[in-house]
Amino acid sequence: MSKIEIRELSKRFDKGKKHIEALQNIDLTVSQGEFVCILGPSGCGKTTLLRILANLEKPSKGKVTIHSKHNSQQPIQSMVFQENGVIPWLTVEENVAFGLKMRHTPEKFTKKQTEYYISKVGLADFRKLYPKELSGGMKQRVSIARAFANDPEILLMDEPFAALDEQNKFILQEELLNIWQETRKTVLFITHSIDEALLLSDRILLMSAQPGKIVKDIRLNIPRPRTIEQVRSKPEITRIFLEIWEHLQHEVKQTRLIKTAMEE
Ligand SMILES: Nc1ncnc2c1ncn2[C@@H]1O[C@H](COP(=O)(O)OP(=O)(O)OP(=O)(O)O)[C@@H](O)[C@H]1O
Repeated sequence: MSKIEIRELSKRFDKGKKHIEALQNIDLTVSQGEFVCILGPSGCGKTTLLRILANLEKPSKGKVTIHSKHNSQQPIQSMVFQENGVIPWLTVEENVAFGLKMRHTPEKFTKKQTEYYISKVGLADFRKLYPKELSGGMKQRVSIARAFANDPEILLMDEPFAALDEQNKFILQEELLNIWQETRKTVLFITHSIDEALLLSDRILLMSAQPGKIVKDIRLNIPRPRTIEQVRSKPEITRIFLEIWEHLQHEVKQTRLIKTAMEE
């Protein structure tokens, strides 16, 4: 069953006489429950694509459909950002409950859902703390707990672990996978890390340099649960790693050429 359908999507930003062709003719179908990672050089339009799916930006051309359940009371999407996704004046539990409260879900349900996801991300003892009292990793845990507690149709994650140290990153990746395996949400996840994409996803979409197009769609048939050791050592995974690495090298060079040409 398809959850997201994108047809001939293009996005152009106009700035006076100049314009930026951020996305060009994106065609994509994502199935219900798929975990999809998007990789591509800086500026290729990854965030723009997510923002269009989150309805924060309008396409210049084309159509985006998110198939939601009939008469669903669920929100369509929740977004997790790289940083600053938590509300500073709310405690951990108030942050996690925020989306549910905005939707006026019954108090009992809000409490149960909030408690459940707070403990899932290991923050049970920190529920009364404010963001300024939390580490970067803890703040990202709050964002993840809030996104899942909100029970959206799809989850949009924009480099959620990019600002974390390696140890924290591994722990949060594992926690995310645990929750995802339980909920089977459809996830679109932007990353710059090939390892992260190989560890998390069912499918990796590679984007070209600007204007952003999807140039490769790699389906991973690697059994789960996966470990970083497997990702780093299995020959079939190393082959995919190299394929992605070569593609990114090429596209990053293209990006540099475009930049130089624009500056001249
Ligand atoms: N609101 C906007 N107005 C004008 N240009 C924009 C706007 N948003 C994005 N852009 C431009 O669109 C292009 C794509 O940006 P986007 O942030 O989607 O790229 P990205 O692939 O997410 O980059 P990165 O990996 O560096 O986060 C960039 O050239 C950017 O400058």
